[in-house]
Amino acid sequence: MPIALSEAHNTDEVYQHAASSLGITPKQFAQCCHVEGNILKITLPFACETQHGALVESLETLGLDRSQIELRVLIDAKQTKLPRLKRVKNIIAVASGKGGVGKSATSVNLAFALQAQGAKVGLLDADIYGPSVPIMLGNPQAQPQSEDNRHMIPLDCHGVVANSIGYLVPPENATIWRGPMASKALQQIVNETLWPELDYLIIDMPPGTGDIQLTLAQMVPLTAAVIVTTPQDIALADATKGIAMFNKVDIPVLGLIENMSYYLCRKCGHKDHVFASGGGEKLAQQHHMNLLGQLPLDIMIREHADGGEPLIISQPQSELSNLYLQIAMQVSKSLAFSINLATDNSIEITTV
Ligand SMILES: Nc1ncnc2c1ncn2[C@@H]1O[C@H](COP(=O)(O)OP(=O)(O)OP(=O)(O)O)[C@@H](O)[C@H]1O
Repeated sequence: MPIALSEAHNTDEVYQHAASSLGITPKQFAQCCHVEGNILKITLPFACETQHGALVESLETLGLDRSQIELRVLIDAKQTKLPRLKRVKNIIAVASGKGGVGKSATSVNLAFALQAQGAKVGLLDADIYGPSVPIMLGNPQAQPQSEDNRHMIPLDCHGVVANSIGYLVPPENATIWRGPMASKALQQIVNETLWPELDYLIIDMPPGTGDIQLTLAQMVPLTAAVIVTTPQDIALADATKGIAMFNKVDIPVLGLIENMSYYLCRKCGHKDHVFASGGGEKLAQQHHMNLLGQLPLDIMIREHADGGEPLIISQPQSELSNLYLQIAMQVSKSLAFSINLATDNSIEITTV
């Protein structure tokens, strides 16, 4: 027999207990709740399916019955400087100042991890001179179809929809494009893809902080950016340039993901900081932003990425997948709580 919500506990205690299971403040949790009769209705604004069980359990330990808890997730569209893309609530750019730090592998795994956390996700490979998303998704020969010869239907890969310049032109063609031509191609691919309803569109940005990256940041309605870096000084210096670039165009940076943070020997368990240690944390502190997560240098990440078998799909229970799931939740959470709602939250914008 369910107990009365009001009698059993004061709501402060409920909020405090539940908030800690989600890693948010009681005040943030309180904003997600309202009590209707004897039911606690919770609407979470971020993707965290892996935590739903813990949340319900934490409420049950306080004496609430499962039938008294109504839980749903509703990811809002957040404000952008440019009009939003039709059907796409939020666009998150994954960028790195330096090449080769694992930006594409992180983008792909982040996309699948957000999906596993319950979000609808798309992936756009904007790395025009070195598109690696088709390989990492395991469909390099695929081509987006078109029903009207103008718009492209993105490719579906285990539920994540994707488009890339790599599906459209042979790699040797794109490498000789000059800046304006590359920017135009990117603009086309962003605007002429028929994205379905998405909570997040992840953009794998080209490496660096030159003209093409700046143009992209100015012409695509980005909601926020995430910076991928490795911990050594030379990468951090470039990551700083990346942060500065987004600051310049007023795009909020949600935080840093430190990739290749350490190497853990599978045989003896010894941890080696191949590319130095503590760099990501220091940079995050300097810029007052979150360190969203740290990923090891691990052969499984490379094998799954380069072999076109997304880690979270083929090894969902692995420790590495769990790291990506935690990072995805951090990204989704920090977007939910740090950026204002779009004024047109419920309306769809630019026509395609
Ligand atoms: N944490 C990791 N552990 C092991 N290998 C990794 C890790 N992250 C990425 N890699 C591998 O390192 C290589 C470079 O990664 P990736 O292509 O993602 O880098 P990038 O920053 O996008 O590069 P580019 O500058 O060319 O766009 C790939 O072979 C990838 O599978």
